[in-house]
Amino acid sequence: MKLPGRLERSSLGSLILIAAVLGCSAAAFAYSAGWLSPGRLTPDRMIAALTPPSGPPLGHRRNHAKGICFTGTFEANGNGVELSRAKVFAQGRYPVLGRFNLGTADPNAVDATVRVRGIGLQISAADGEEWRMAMINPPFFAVSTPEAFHELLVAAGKKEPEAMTAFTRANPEFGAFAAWAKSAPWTASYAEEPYNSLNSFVFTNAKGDEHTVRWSLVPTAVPVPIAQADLQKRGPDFLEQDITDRVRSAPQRWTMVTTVADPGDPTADPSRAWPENRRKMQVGTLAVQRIEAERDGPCRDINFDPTVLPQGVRVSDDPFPAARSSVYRKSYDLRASEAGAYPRNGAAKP
Ligand code: HEM
Repeated sequence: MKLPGRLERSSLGSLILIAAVLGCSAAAFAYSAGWLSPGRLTPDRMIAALTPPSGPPLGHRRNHAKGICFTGTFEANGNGVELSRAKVFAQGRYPVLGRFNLGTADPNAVDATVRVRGIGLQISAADGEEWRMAMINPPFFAVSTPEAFHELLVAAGKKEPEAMTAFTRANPEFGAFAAWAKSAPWTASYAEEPYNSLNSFVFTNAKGDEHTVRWSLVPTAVPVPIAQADLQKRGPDFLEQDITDRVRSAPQRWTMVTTVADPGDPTADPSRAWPENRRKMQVGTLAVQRIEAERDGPCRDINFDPTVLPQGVRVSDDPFPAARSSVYRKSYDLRASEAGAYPRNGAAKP
């Protein structure tokens, strides 16, 4: 079909413009993926650093590979509306999909050997809008930046002990985390752990007011300290057994508490806790109602990407969520493409 001359010329102009825009976008993607700068931290380099010497956990998450899926509800008490217009803060009950997990790349790890315990969570509003998050039990993160996390993984993977000494000298904030790991009491249950966002996000309410916040899930179950040596006497999967038994007898609950930063608080650095006296607000309760199959249940094909946020919540100046999002996506793509190595309905563990 032949176009009239004027339209043809303007179509050609549009095509050139579209090509230029696409070219710029491709260059921007290439830049953000690190292709144009070999020294840059990329999702591939982060995944390589997470990979144990024995090889990648094919078909599994590249970190927090061992876990157990659940469903439940988030019961909002309505208080959160003051801080954020996210629909799931309006008083009501919202469906939740979640996963308790261990901070390890080994899907067969012995539960008593893994210090960091976590939770992945998705809360859905009635119109399908989703809020995804992934939180852990330490009160602050191990390091200040995604780059330092990469260096930590590299140093921890080296045989020479000097590698960790040099890392700690260059990243002194790691000392506080090492002290937490050594001295914080262990518990025998996912239900007795707090889970903390650590990263900060910005809440916007209906009036447009903005607050930078972090949030935590505080367990209703009373934590019972137990020596790690005693946990080692239990089976390799005692955490899964325990949470399955508890949830079968009654829903397990956590209070969601938001903490608002004061001006000047370190919002971009999750290794620095904010002072205890910051404004806290209880916004609702997580109720875990049903343990679901891990291998072929609803958590298998979800990526608890912390940048999947509802309206009324956005990322802050904290650089972690964007970095995490790119690595989680890479991990998700890998495990989805390796499904054959972790067949659904397989009899073998896990
Ligand atoms: C740059 C820093 C980080 C990197 C590179 C990283 C990497 C990863 C990867 C690759 C996964 C598996 C994703 C998937 O396949 O779905 C994962 C899961 C997870 N991460 Fe991170 N992570 C980082 C920081 C954090 C922080 C700061 C927290 C908590 C505050 C956290 C908590 C979790 C949790 C709870 C999961 C398991 C979620 C699930 O069950 O699917 N991570 N992480």
